[in-house]
Amino acid sequence: MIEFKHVSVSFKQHKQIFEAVNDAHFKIEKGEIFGIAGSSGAGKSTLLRTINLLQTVSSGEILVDGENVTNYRRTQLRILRRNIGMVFQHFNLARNLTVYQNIAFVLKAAGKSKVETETRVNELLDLVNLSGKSNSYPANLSGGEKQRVAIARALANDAKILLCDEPTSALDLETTSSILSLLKDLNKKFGITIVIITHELDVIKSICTRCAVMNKGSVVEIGDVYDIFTKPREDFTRQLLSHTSHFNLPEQIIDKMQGPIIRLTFKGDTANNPILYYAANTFQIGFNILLGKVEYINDLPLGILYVELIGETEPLKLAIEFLAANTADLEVINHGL
Ligand SMILES: Nc1ncnc2c1ncn2[C@@H]1O[C@H](COP(=O)(O)OP(=O)(O)OP(=O)(O)O)[C@@H](O)[C@H]1O
Repeated sequence: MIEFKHVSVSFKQHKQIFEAVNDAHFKIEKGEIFGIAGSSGAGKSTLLRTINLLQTVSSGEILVDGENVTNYRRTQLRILRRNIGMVFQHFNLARNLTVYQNIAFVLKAAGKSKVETETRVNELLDLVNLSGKSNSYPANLSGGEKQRVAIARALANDAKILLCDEPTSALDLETTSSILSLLKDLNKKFGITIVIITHELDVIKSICTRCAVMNKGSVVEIGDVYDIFTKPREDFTRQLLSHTSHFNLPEQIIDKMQGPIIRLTFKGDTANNPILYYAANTFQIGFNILLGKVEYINDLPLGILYVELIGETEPLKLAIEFLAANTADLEVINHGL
């Protein structure tokens, strides 16, 4: 378990003190995949780097498995960092070393014998599906392969925690998905705790169980990914989700429609009920679906539909009331009543 206890980090910028992380106070449970989202400069990297003390804290404490590591030095720090692997957006592989040597390097540094090193490197290459690339140099690998090497290296000394700093931001969609499946598999197989910071909310949606949202150094919201994506509590989270979801109706479509336009959100068990059909039948109205999707977050459905309603004013009002009561959320985009 990782625990932030009132953690703040300040930097001196142009003779002024700037607080990059402000009073972070929460826990990441053992074995979970935890995401940290937020806009650029929110303090995500700084907070992540406090876990393995790449970043010292200005105040507060970091506890790993119940032990206060905040003031660790030398030997203790070396052991801590062996247990906490880290991967980065740009992989950080040594260019002059082969895949094998990149991984063997950290094992040798931890005092492993030649035989132990060889066995472990081969085991790791197998794990990340790169057995045939042992003698390749990073320059001859694809982005996804480089990140696989970086993940193998991060786990070489049986790390129990893996910190991922924008691990897929330099990768295309297909490679992103294969790296995320690998991380999910590693979490499942070995119970590794994974902390992942990203500005790509799809990454959080596809592999994290819980997440924190940061804005200007503060953790503004924290909870289950499904809850945060379906019912954000904070305005900042709502804005972040709508700016990055790219799922809005174009203005010119809204202007063109005659009847009221509503945005319906369906979630959980009710997402599969034909509510719109019931409303149309009961209140004798028509509907015109303008935009819609159903996605699955942690295997739970989240549906969003933009619909134009067609009919007389009174039945439309009743239908809107009915839909509001029977869906997770209803927003009237354009009244038209
Ligand atoms: N070593 C440093 N010295 C001074 N300021 C720093 C230092 N490291 C980070 N900062 C500042 O702290 C703030 C938070 O930076 P951080 O990299 O943690 O944000 P982030 O949320 O990870 O953003 P991004 O997604 O753009 O990387 C930024 O304003 C940054 O300029």
